[in-house]
Amino acid sequence: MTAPVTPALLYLDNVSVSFDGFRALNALSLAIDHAEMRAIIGPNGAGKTTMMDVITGKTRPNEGIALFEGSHDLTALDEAAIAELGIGRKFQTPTVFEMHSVEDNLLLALKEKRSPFATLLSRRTAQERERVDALLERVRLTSSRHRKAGELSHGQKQWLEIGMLLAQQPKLLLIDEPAAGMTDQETADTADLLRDIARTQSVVVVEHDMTFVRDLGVKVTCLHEGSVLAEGSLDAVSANERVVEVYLGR
Ligand SMILES: Nc1ncnc2c1ncn2[C@@H]1O[C@H](COP(=O)(O)OP(=O)(O)OP(=O)(O)O)[C@@H](O)[C@H]1O
Repeated sequence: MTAPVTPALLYLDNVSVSFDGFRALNALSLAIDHAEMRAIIGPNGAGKTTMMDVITGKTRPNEGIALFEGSHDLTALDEAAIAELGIGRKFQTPTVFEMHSVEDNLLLALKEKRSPFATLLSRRTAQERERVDALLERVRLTSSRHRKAGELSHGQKQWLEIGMLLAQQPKLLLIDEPAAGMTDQETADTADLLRDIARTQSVVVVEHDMTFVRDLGVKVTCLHEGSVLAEGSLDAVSANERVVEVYLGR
């Protein structure tokens, strides 16, 4: 492999994506460290979703380098292979199994190669029970473990889905607008949860809610027209005239 060596967990360099001549990503470069959480902000159409699509193999870039762990060329792998490498994605709308209990949802998501049918019918191993207990604790749903997922609040469903993602033990989590539709308390709790996750795993979170981004207290990247417009602390990025012009000041 001729790829440059990088210590970053995720390394994007000069990535461009065109749709019928329109550049959704335009020479985008970005690096995420191990156990780093990064907030991605930017106006509608800035390329945030397209960037996530490139990282997960849903969209192939026309140009550029996308490396995971310094050696895996994400542009040459399909979505399943990228998920297997340890990149997990959570979309904005939660997709939990509403008719199943909270703990069964987590059990179904565990990485062990068992069919969902076998998982629900067969005895759980002690190890699986332990893992589900730990996940419930982590996503603050221990007291709701026997409730049907469909009965949870919107915020709790988001946490359950984050728990299902964690069950896959990803090295990098991509999370799209987790705070959308949440109460203020749920928003603050979600920031707490993501900070906790980022102690061991890397997290890239796309978000428009600036209160939430402030709560995260991490480095912020502002995208605009498919490239990085500004990067740094939220205070520094918020003070950037171009960021105010194209995004915050609207
Ligand atoms: N499959 C596609 N075909 C054509 N154009 C596309 C396609 N996907 C995205 N685009 C365009 O690329 C640009 C970037 O879109 P993208 O969804 O990545 O932005 P975004 O930053 O995620 O925006 P939002 O905050 O609204 O979700 C937009 O102008 C969009 O219309």
